[in-house]
Amino acid sequence: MNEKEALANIRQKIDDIDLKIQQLLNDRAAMAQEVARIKMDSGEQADFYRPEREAMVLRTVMERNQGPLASAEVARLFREIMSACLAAEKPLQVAYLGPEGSFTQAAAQKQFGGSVELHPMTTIADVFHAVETSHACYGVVPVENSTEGMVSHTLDRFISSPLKINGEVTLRIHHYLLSKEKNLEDISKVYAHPQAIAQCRQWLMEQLPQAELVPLNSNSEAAKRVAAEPQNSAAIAANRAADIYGLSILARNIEDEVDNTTRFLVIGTQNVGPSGVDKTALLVATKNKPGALQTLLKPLADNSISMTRIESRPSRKGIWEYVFFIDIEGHIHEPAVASALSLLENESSMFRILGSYPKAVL
Ligand SMILES: O=C(O)C(=O)C[C@]1(C(=O)O)C=C[C@@H](O)C=C1
Repeated sequence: MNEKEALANIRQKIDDIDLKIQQLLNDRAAMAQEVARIKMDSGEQADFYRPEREAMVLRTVMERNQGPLASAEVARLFREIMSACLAAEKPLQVAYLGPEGSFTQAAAQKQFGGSVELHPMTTIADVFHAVETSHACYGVVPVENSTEGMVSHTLDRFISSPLKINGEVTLRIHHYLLSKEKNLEDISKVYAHPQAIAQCRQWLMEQLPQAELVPLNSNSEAAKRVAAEPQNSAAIAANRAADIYGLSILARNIEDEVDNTTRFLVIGTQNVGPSGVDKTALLVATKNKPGALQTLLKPLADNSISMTRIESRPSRKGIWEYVFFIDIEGHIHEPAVASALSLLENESSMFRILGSYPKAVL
């Protein structure tokens, strides 16, 4: 067989496989529509999006993968298949902290795939508002960065919002210096979100010690500003922003930490079921007496429940001076978690479960 015949032969096999994949994808979508019918018949509010089920499917896909495709690649494909199947059940609107090109948009795409309608919002409060008023089914907001710590706007908004946490997304963050200029020496001003400036501080000090650092609401706004200015300015932003705003990349990966990760939350109105590997977020206030926090946390240790984070914030309500955001491992439906939380509730002056949700898979 010559090369031409060998290629034609294999391509015929690929065509046959594609035909089967396509038939199977449509069979799968028809099953998802069947699931949707059952959900609608169950009355109440039908939750079409099931983050716990999606997490289980993705984990299974990765565990059983034998290659040659990498597990992360196969999971990404299944992420898109489920996104398309969900859209065949019901198109979803997801609000995110914009503008277009923001890291939060990338996080929303990572979590929901390409078949949802994404709506950029100007502020974190606007994202909450869009979901609270049912203009969006879900929202995506940043909550913590591995170098800069908590995003306090997001935590504070939970104090007054009835919304729950329905999922988490983690994203490796790389910062780029974007400009119309071709040389670093020509940069006298750098625009960026304050967190991005903080994450690149060392690099900026070494490479652009003379440049004025100008904080803006978002890195995308910074890129937009640079695109509108005639010369000498640069923006710290994601590489996507270079295409969106027609800028060139002056420097790559300028973040000081090699493992710069941002964690985002999916906010919604749903009570998410257990996926097997879950987290639970709590909002509590302690009684005003000595050792109160220690007493409050004791049931967690007694039940061998890991606390992955605790943050205190001023309550702004006057009744409690401080509230605590506590993340633990496990789901409220797990008996050990349920019994620890009921003891913890007895010890607190305010107690709210912000949500149990699957740990990020991708
Ligand atoms: O299992 C479900 O509940 C479905 O709706 C099906 C499906 C899927 O495609 O596998 C689609 C959307 C949900 O978010 C979870 C899973």
